[in-house]
Amino acid sequence: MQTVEPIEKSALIPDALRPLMLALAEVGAELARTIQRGPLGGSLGAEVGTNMGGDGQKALDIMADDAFAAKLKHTSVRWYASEEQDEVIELNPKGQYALAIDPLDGSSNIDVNVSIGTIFSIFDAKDGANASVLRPASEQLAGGYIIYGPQTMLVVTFGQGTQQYLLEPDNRDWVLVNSAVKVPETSREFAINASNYRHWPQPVRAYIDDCLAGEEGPRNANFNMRWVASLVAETHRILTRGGVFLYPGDGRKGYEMGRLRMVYECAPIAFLIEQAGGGATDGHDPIMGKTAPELHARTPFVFGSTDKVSRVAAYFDLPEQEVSALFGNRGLFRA
Ligand SMILES: O=P(O)(O)OC[C@H]1O[C@](O)(COP(=O)(O)O)[C@@H](O)[C@@H]1O
Ligand SMILES: [Mg+2]
Ligand SMILES: [Mg+2]
Repeated sequence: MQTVEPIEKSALIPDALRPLMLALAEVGAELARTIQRGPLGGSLGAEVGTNMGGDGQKALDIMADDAFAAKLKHTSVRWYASEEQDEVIELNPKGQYALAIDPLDGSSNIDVNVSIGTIFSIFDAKDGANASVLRPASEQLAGGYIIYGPQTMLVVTFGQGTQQYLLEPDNRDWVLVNSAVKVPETSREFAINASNYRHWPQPVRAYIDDCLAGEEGPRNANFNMRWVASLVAETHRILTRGGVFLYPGDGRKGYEMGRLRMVYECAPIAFLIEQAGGGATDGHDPIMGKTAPELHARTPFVFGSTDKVSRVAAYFDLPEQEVSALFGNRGLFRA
């Protein structure tokens, strides 16, 4: 559905959250301009340190974190839980919301001019910093992302469907362009970092093997593969043309629970994907029913068209020896 309405007037944003959403959108628009100016491989993409999650930090990771924290201090955000901060910090002691954020997602793509983004999640604030964000993903008030790509877009849910706003390049206004995004069911595309094949658990290998076998395999169909290495870009593609994304736990040290973080990556993406009619699990259980044990905790993540996400879960539900047997006889999945 194509409508054009300025974000300030959008009836789809709850009034109580509007100032906070406008603040996020304003910082997003400023960041989009900073990114467009570059230099991407120079001062923006330079390595500057390591965060709590053990990831290298680029200059733009820190700039984005500083920009969001500085702006949100003047809003109703009490607790600010960022990928780039060791702990949840208090911004406005009188604020009634908690905001979890991945200020810059897809850092490895900064220098190569590939889409990157910001992911955010909003809860109502509790008295405790951690208690405000370490809670079931289903308690989120909002989940969304801003993508800095050929177009800058804001995609968000408040629990009543998923909406898309475009940053108009001429007048720099955010306008509503899709009030009810729906994940298409028909795509034959999967996204996974295939360089980790040898480390994957057997159900993931079996699932991908069956996709790769194409028309000659148990799926009787050819599949295409994409891996951008920016979660926001993979999400945007899946919202646009369907498919499935997998970042499973694997055998590498530190990757037992995959790579993606529950609080500020998986929970908000799961929320907006479900609100767009898709599915999101940790392989078997819905992400929306899960609670992170600590701020930077990781979780395996599978999301996309519901039939594909359910199919992955079916591979995980089989006893290990039966998944292994499938390598010899895939008849079970011919249906
Ligand atoms: O390099 P890998 O292992 O394929 O991981 C790619 C994933 O890592 C991420 O870049 C992690 O996010 P950050 O850039 O915010 O750390 C995701 O956007 C992406 O899906
Ligand atoms: Mg990220
Ligand atoms: Mg990040």
